[in-house]
Amino acid sequence: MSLFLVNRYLGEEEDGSISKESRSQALLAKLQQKAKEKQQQSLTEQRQQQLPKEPTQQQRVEKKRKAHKDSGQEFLHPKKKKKKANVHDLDSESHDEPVEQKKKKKKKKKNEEETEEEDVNDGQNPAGGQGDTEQEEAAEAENEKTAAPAGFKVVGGFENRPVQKVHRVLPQWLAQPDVIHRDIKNNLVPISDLSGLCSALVKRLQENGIQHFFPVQAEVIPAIMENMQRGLLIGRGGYKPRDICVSAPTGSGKTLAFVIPVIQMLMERVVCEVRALAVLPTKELAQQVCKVFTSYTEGTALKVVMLAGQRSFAAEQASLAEHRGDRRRSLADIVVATPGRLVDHINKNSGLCLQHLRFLIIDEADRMIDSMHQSWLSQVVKAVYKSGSEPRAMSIFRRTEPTHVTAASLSPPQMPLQKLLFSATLTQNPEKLQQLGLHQPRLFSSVHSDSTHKQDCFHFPQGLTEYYVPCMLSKKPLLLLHFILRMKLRPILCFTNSRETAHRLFLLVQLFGGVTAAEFSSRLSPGERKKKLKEFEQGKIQLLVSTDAAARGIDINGVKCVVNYDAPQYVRTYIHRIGRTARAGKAGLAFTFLLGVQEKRFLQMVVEAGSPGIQKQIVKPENLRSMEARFEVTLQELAKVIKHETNK
Ligand SMILES: Nc1ncnc2c1ncn2[C@@H]1O[C@H](COP(=O)(O)OP(=O)(O)OP(=O)(O)O)[C@@H](O)[C@H]1O
Repeated sequence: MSLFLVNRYLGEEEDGSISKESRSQALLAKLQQKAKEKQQQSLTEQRQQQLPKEPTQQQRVEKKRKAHKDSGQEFLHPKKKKKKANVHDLDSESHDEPVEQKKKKKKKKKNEEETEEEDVNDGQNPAGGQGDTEQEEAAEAENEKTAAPAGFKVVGGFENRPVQKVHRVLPQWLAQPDVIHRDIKNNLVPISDLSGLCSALVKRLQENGIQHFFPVQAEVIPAIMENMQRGLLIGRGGYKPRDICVSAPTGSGKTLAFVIPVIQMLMERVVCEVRALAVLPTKELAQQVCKVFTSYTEGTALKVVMLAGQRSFAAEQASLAEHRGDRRRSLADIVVATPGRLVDHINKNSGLCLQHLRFLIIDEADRMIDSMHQSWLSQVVKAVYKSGSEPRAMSIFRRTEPTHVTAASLSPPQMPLQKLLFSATLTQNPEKLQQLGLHQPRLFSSVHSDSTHKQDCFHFPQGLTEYYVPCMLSKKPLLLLHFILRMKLRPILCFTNSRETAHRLFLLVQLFGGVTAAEFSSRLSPGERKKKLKEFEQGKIQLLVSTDAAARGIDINGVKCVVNYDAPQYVRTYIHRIGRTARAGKAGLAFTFLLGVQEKRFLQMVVEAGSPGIQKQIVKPENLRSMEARFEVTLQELAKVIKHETNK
């Protein structure tokens, strides 16, 4: 039983005597009739709108006469109509019968019309009738042109017009960056030219073999240090310092561009507190950056701590702070972390205090933005503005999250938090950058992008030469062997799209013999991966088959050649992979194996990304022939090894 009675509309002539079924049928018929009437009405209205102003009677007669006189016109017109009818036949098959009838009627009417016209000549025909027929015809013709499939009514009458492409308009700071020279070799700046660096740091640079700064360093180091004249608390002119974004090619020296100024600015600190935090996407990268920080803080009071899960949580916790009674003492000035481990330490109150944080460095920033769903940044910001245990009035360095600017809010000295972003493929998507909550950002970029510049256009290292090698899937391993054994291109860093492919390829090359190979992927423990990278750098390994685990940021000295065994799917992956060679202004080669179906899309992607030119490298089948017999045997051996591994 229903709770509410819902009254339905059953038509005006509701009659209790009629059965429910027949009533609904009658109602349906009525509605259909109404719909038909409405359709006809709107059709007539549409025709009237489409027709030009009704000509006068005299004009109509004149027009007809002209048509008669015009030789051939009389014969052409029906033909044209017939042609039209033929074309339309396809559609009209689905039209209802009335259409055909209508046409016949029309023809008849036309004949009548022609005879009538003779009469009209006398000027005795009243306005209306025949003019309407003409109008109808014109409307019909027009309708035929834009006819929709049978049974559908064209609404709106829109025409197909080419739509103008909407150009992106970037905010000023993205559209007009401070430009960094891409050519490293010709734009070196002697380290003595940069004022503000203490002698200890200069000495350290020299000891590490650095006599000149690379262009990115020469631009970015002074920009970060320009806030140091008045200490850590206030920036230029007494304002909060601007956040800095750097987009420069792979291997252009971005790491030192933040390591040097941060160390220089913290050098004079009195109390040890965490004042710089560098966040990197992987353990390997965190380790690499930590190593650079440690190297340049040697001989100073500054302490660097890494939170990347290389050590146990307790060990990391112990390295952050020590407690004497109820007093806590920080043991870290600079923390280098991966986002996951960092959030762990914040949430578990492990002793990581970020209330004095002055620099937040986000390396591989575009990748870090993509991992923002982990909300690591909001957790860091929350930890930075967390009020301490000291009573508010006691602490002059208390921090509150910036809100409206009032006299009261400006009075206490606040430690500003400055964000420093670095990437070779920094996104220009303002929506993505928005997530970082940047304060009056300043961009340093090697790509000058005017406001209408294409998205995802990057600069490639200058010493890099790119090739693509058209090949068949079954010949890829042979090609790689040809590169190492015949062309003597080694050491090679070879990328695959999955760890399974990396593993099989490594096994295959090892079974084939003649080359020392290793794999690098998540199949290996962090310790093993570290060892492999070291051996590769030392030249003990000639071929390192890797997944994208080694694609970003990893700085391996002396990689002559990168091979994309599997073509990368995204342009950013391509840029980072090939950027493992041609670093620090050196030369390097990058080869990408392409199957026929991949060629077009890949080449288009690379050109759109701003590649200076990728060349075709053909390896003739006869060059591989001598290795084929051995290769077949190796494949059989590989099958056995893999079967054995699977069974294990
Ligand atoms: N001024 C310099 N003089 C000589 N070598 C330098 C200088 N600056 C950096 N390098 C060297 O250049 C190499 C690349 O530097 P770095 O790793 O900082 O590049 P990057 O721009 O961060 O690259 P990626 O985008 O791939 O991470 C390193 O081996 C580094 O030691």
